[in-house]
Amino acid sequence: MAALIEIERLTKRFGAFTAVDDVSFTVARGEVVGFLGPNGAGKSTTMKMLSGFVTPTAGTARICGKDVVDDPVAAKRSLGYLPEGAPTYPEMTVTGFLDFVARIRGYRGIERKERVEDAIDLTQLEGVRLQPIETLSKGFKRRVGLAQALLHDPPVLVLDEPTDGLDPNQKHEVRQLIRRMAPEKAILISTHILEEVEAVCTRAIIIAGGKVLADDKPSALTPTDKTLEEVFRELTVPAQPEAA
Ligand SMILES: Nc1ncnc2c1ncn2[C@@H]1O[C@H](COP(=O)(O)OP(=O)(O)OP(=O)(O)O)[C@@H](O)[C@H]1O
Repeated sequence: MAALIEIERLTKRFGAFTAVDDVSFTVARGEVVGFLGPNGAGKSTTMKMLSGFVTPTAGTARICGKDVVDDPVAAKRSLGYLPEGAPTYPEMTVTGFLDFVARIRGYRGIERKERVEDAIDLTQLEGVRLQPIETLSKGFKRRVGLAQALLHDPPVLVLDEPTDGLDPNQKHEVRQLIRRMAPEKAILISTHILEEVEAVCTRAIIIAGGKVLADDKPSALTPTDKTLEEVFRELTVPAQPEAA
């Protein structure tokens, strides 16, 4: 099956510093790929390149076959992106913001209304729909971000720490939602929560220092005598120099 996300030798340098170093992987429809790595590993930078917010220094990224640099509008049409942090436009209400996003996505009339309502429904924002975004708790802001990513029902989702700031019940809901959507989409999620990988991901990519260190099914990454946390630490904690 053709991959919906194709990353080939993607590299990002900030001055002399290489944040993402020759990264290649693909994500096919039906896959939920967990993107794991310590702080500063290069996860968000890779996701920002996929979503067109950061220009690659070298290499290519394609969404549904469309190059994110050469054909950004077409690539973005097929992509829902949840950036790290909270949505912008803090003074807008939840409904106002989602309606604005729907308008930018080109929806008009009844379809625009339906898209907004579906997104509110999927992310359970009904109770706060008329509240300005800046007055929401961190978890609700996260869900507004998720709602704008899902609004146009894109085949590809790139979600930067989708459950960050959510309480255990909300985490559960978002994981259920990801699982429900998974068969129809290619989904890349970054997370620091290793049990999340075991709960929702069909594959895990471990990255550190901008380089991919492992890429496999969670079960294949964890031999029977080791947890994913132990494997993660072995791969990403630099070896300590031996005491003299
Ligand atoms: N605009 C920038 N200019 C300079 N350095 C940057 C810039 N953006 C990111 N970096 C650096 O690139 C590296 C990778 O950052 P990135 O945000 O991709 O990591 P991450 O894996 O998402 O980390 P975290 O888990 O903490 O979110 C970090 O060292 C970061 O400081």
